[in-house]
Formats: sequence, structure tokens, C-alpha cells
Amino acid sequence: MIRSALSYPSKKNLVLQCLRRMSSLVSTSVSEVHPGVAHVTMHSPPVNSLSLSFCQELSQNLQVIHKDKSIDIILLQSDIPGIFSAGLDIKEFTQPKERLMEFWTAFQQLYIDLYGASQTTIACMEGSAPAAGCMLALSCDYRVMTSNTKAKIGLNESLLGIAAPPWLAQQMMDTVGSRVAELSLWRGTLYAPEQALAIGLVDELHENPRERALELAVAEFQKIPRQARAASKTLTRQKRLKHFHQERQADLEHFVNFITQDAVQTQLRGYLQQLAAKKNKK
Ligand SMILES: CCCCC/C=C\C/C=C\CC/C=C/CC(=O)SCCNC(=O)CCNC(=O)[C@H](O)C(C)(C)COP(=O)(O)OP(=O)(O)OC[C@H]1O[C@@H](n2cnc3c(N)ncnc32)[C@H](O)[C@@H]1OP(=O)(O)O
Repeated sequence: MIRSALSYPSKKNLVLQCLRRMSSLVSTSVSEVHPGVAHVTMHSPPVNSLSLSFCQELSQNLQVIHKDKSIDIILLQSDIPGIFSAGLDIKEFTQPKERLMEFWTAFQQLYIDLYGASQTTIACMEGSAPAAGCMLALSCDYRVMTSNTKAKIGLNESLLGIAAPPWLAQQMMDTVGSRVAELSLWRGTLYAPEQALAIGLVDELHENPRERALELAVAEFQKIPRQARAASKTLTRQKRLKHFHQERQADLEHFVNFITQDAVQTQLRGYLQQLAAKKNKK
């Protein structure tokens, strides 16, 4: 089910391209909520976990927006209460090798499309963002998180018996500094909003992140000339993206070799069982 609320008819280009996709897309929608400002809304119940098709769809929507020169700010949000994104779909890790490769390639592409977006991007987190959910947020330029203490954010991969890929670990280091990242990576720390704010993992807490993000976009960010925002992003991100492209194939091989190890597969199955058991206890 795709929900599209393109409220500015003048943006024909964006509208038409999104409408064309509506028949095949199921988990994200795009809507222009203010001139130049687009919401990208994730809706893949129960927890917006990033499956192969979800990664591909999100990427495609971002690519459509990238081409639309009338949009200069993207607000990434979820409409599942209490959840931003649960990170990668763990069930994908148990698939055959060819599918694993396709999956990781789609996840890499999503990183490129979000981290490399020329538009200014704001993550509006009304709920938890573990692991690759945190990657989505780290790839944005600005992060507004709910002040609800039930929400958590961080890189918890080590608790699944795996590790974040190097480029995600690097995003964490770039954002919170090496030492805090180092500790949080091996501990798999998930931070409550106040803690996340204290270490600089998020930029602001707000009881209504969507409202705050739109206010920031219009009252603050759009006042800075678009080309200056884009050029500033290039200054800070170009080197990382260039390196990523150089290492992309090696990263893919590394992922497949790592994830297909028997010990890792056993650990992941155990983690999925823990999640199911937790749900049954509720
Ligand atoms: C030099 C050496 C380097 C080595 C590294 C090399 C390469 C890299 C290798 C690997 C990298 C792999 C990278 C991984 C990044 C990831 O994103 S891993 C995913 C991590 N995510 C999580 O741990 C989140 C787990 N989920 C939760 O904590 C909670 O579900 C929640 C998000 C906080 C929500 O809680 P809530 O109570 O609302 O919901 P439930 O827990 O009841 O869940 C509902 C339903 O959803 C299923 N589910 C939850 N999360 C996932 C998920 N990530 N994938 C798939 N399914 C998920 C859960 O099982 C329930 O399912 P149901 O019982 O069938 O309804």
C-alpha cells in the first residue's frame, strides 16, 4: 500500500514519476509538504526492517527526488508508531549467496543515495533506530529524535554476533568521535534520546520531530542558499563516498564471507528466536 499526498500540483515532474511507481511500490511514499520540502515516509510493518525490496524501493524514491530540482530538502520519517527503522531485515542474512549479494548491493546503494544526496536531509525519528536504522539517520545531515525515552538509537550489531560494516562504523566515528564510537561499537550500545543527544549522535530532541523538522527546513535551512548547502556537503562527504566506491566490491565480498560463516548463522538464528520469544512474552 502506498500513500502519496503530493499536495503541490505545480511539482508535476515529481508527481508523475512517483505516480508511475505507485503500482509496484509498497513501503515508502513521497509527498511534497511545503514548496521544496519532500517527506519520504517509510511504511513497512511491523518495524520498517530493511529487506531487499525495501532498500531498492527507498533508493528508487530517493533517486527520483534527486532528479527533481524543485526539491531541496528531504525529511525522512516513519509512520509506524515507536519505530524509525529496525535496521536490516535479519531474515535476509539467512538467504542463499546470490540473494545475499543482491541484498547487500541494494543496501550499499541506499547508503550512496542517502549519504550522497545533494539535497539537505533531515531524519525525523519518532521511534527506535538500531543498526542500519541508525545508518539511515547518520546518512542524513541533521537528526531530530523524539524525547520519548522508550526510543533507542545506536549500532547494536555486536549483540547479534556481527559487526557493522567499516563505512557505517566510520559514520559513527565521524559523528560522535573515535573513542565513543569504539566503545559503543563493541558494546552494541543503544542510547536513549538524552544520551544520544549528549554524545552528539542526534542533534535535537523534540516531542514532535516531524513538526520540528519542517520548522527547521523552512525557517532555517531554506534560508541558506541551496547551492551553498550542497557544496558544503560535498566538502565533508566526497572523500568518504569516493573511498566507498573504490571499496564497494571488496565490501560486498567481505559481507558475504562474514555472514555465511556457520558460527555467525547460528548466532543470527538465536537472535531471531530471542526476538520472537520477547514478542510472545508481551
Ligand atoms: C573487520 C571485520 C568486519 C566484519 C564485518 C564485515 C561485514 C559486515 C557484516 C555484517 C553487517 C551486518 C549489518 C547489520 C546491520 C543491521 O541492521 S542488523 C539488524 C539489527 N536490528 C536489530 O537488532 C533490531 C531488532 N529489533 C528490535 O530490537 C525490536 O524489534 C524493535 C525494533 C525495538 C521494535 O520492538 P517492538 O517491541 O515494537 O517489536 P518486536 O520486537 O515485537 O518485533 C516485531 C516483529 O518484527 C520482527 N523484527 C524486529 N526487528 C527485525 C529485524 N531487524 N529484522 C527482521 N525482523 C525483525 C520481530 O521478530 C517480530 O516479528 P514477528 O514475531 O514475526 O512478528
